[in-house]
Amino acid sequence: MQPDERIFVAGHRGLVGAAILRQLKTEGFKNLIFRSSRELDLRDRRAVEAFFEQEQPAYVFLAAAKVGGILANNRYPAEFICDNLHIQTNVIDAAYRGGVKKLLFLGSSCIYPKYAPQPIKEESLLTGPLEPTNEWYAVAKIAGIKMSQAYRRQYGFNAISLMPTNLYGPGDNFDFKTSHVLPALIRKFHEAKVACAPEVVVWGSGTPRREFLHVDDLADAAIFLMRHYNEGEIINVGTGKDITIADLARLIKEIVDYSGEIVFDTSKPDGTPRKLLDTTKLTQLGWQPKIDLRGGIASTYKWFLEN
Ligand SMILES: NC(=O)C1=CN([C@@H]2O[C@H](COP(=O)(O)OP(=O)(O)OC[C@H]3O[C@@H](n4cnc5c(N)ncnc54)[C@H](OP(=O)(O)O)[C@@H]3O)[C@@H](O)[C@H]2O)C=CC1
Ligand SMILES: C[C@H]1O[C@H](OP(=O)(O)OP(=O)(O)OC[C@H]2O[C@@H](n3cnc4c(=O)[nH]c(N)nc43)[C@H](O)[C@@H]2O)[C@@H](O)[C@@H](O)C1=O
Repeated sequence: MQPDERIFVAGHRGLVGAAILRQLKTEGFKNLIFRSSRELDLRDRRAVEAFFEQEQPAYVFLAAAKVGGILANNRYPAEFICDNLHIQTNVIDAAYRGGVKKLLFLGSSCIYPKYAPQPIKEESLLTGPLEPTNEWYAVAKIAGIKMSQAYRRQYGFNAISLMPTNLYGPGDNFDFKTSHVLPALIRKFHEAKVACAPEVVVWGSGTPRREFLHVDDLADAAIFLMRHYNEGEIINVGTGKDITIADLARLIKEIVDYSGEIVFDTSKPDGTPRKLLDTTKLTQLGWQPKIDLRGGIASTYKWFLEN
């Protein structure tokens, strides 16, 4: 990628898209193209085709998707599968037909089989039943990976697919109904502290384990792989370390400096028991994450307070 080449960041207002845009600007890329969903609904095939004809980007980071936490996925399966199939199908096809040099697609660690051997290797994909709470989203994501691989095989289109672990950071979604666990707990502990509430409710048993990568590390990995990775096989992006939800809650409680109790609402789903990624492939390519979890949560809490 040359500094003056046209780069389209789809989903630039989201957690991942905003981080990729920030990093591209930091690295001196001048020709950045982006549209909000109001300006360009990526579910609208004709609008997407017209956009690619008009803007002719050379590179595409596809970070636009219908995304949510365990409850949102469980509650709105039709929207999660339909929106994501439309968005990714339209963008991948129009990018190929529009002469895009390279496209980066984002899978997710939650699309691996529920009981995949840990840490999860890339070849585990499609080797077992999915986690029921987000299988709709997972099937859409898997279709995006397969479509990227099919366009490489039939047309020689250079599409690559990353498999990020759970992400967090500035610009995250803090809405209780649709967010992921880490931003939800930052907001819960903060609001409980301000309100002097006696307890904070954490969903599930607290026993599931999750791996958390700061979104600025993910953005750095995405640009690194856009530069250096040109294969169709998926590639895991994670930290190689996970933590129980209970320990995450205790860590956030400490960082927010909340002094009340933590209670577990076991009527809420736990989801996948564990999904730690094997990041050997990415490490061998020469990439390492830089942001530790405690520091990353502290800076995210600071961002939350300022926004
Ligand atoms: N968050 C996480 O923990 C993880 C995320 N990922 C993947 O990263 C990608 C981005 O996720 P994340 O940044 O968290 O998601 P966000 O919800 O933060 O951002 C999603 C973005 O997609 C855009 N978007 C949604 N629908 C449309 C549409 N119909 N047309 C155009 N744009 C649309 C939104 O644009 P607007 O704001 O303008 O409406 C929004 O900016 C996804 O592919 C997700 O699967 C993978 C692993 C973990
Ligand atoms: C990121 C990736 O993975 C996502 O799956 P997930 O990791 O299971 O999502 P989650 O962050 O919502 O939950 C993680 C754990 O945390 C517990 N938990 C406790 N208390 C709260 C809480 O207050 N909110 C939430 N959301 N979870 C909570 C919750 O019960 C669960 O055990 C996919 O949805 C999909 O989006 C995807 O791509």
